[in-house]
Amino acid sequence: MYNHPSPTFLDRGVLTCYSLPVRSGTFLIPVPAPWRNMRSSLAIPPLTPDLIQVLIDADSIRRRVDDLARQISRDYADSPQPVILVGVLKGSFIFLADICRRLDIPHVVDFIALSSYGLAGSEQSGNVRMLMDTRENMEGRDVLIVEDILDSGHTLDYLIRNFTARKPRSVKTAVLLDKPDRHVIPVKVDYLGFGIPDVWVVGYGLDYAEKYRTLPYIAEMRPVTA
Ligand SMILES: O=P(O)(O)OC[C@H]1O[C@H](OP(=O)(O)OP(=O)(O)O)[C@H](O)[C@@H]1O
Ligand code: HPA
Repeated sequence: MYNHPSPTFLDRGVLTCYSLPVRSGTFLIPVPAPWRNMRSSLAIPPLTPDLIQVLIDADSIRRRVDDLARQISRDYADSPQPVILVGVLKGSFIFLADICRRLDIPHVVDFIALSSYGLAGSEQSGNVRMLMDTRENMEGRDVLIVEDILDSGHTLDYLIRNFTARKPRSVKTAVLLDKPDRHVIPVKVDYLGFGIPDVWVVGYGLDYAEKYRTLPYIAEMRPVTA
C-alpha cells in the first residue's frame, strides 16, 4: 500500500512552516517569505461578468474526487502491474493531478494530446486527430483514461478504440463531468464525477478560449453572443 506523507501548513506566529510527517516525528520546514501570504492567494476568485454561477464548488469537487479515488483504488487493488493513468490534455490536468495523489495503488501517469478538425464554436466535429501520443507501452496493462468532460463522446470513443488496439489488459474511463444531453456517440464511463446540464462550463481544468482553466470551482459561462 502507498502511504504518501501529507504536509500541512502551520502558522507559528512570525514563521510559517511546512509540516512534513516522517518516520521519526515531524520535520518543520520554514516557508520562504513570498509564500507566507499563501492564505490570501488561496482565496476563492470571485465570479467575473462572463460567469453566471458556480455549478460545483471546490469542496464538493474534492469530496467527489476522494470517493472516485477510493473506488478506483479498490477496483485495481489486484492489478498485476502499475495502472497507467492517461490524462487527456489539456482539460484533465487538474483532475488527474488531484485523483492520482489520492490513489493508494501503484500507478504511472501519462498524457495524450488531441485536436478536432472543423471546430465550429463549441461544437466537436468528430474528426479527432492525435497531436501527442502516450509514452507507456500499454500491452497487457490496465489503462485508465482520465477526462475532464464527456460532451459529444467523440474524444473518448476515439481513445477507447485507439487504446484497445494496443492490446492492454483493460481500458476504463474516469470522467469528472458528463453532459448526457449532448451525447452523439454512446461511451461507457466507469467512474463519473457529476452529471451536468447542457451549458458551457469552465474551471478546474476546463476553459473557454484558454481562459478560466485554473479556477478552483466549476462555473457556468454566460453564452457568448457574436
Ligand atoms: O466529448 P467530446 O465532444 O469529444 O468533448 C470532450 C473533449 O472536449 C474538450 O477538449 P478540447 O478539445 O476543448 O481541448 P482542451 O482539453 O485542451 O480544452 C474536453 O477537454 C474533452 O477532451
Ligand atoms: N467546457 C469546456 N470544454 C468543453 C466543454 C465545456 O462545457 N464541453 C466540451 N468541452
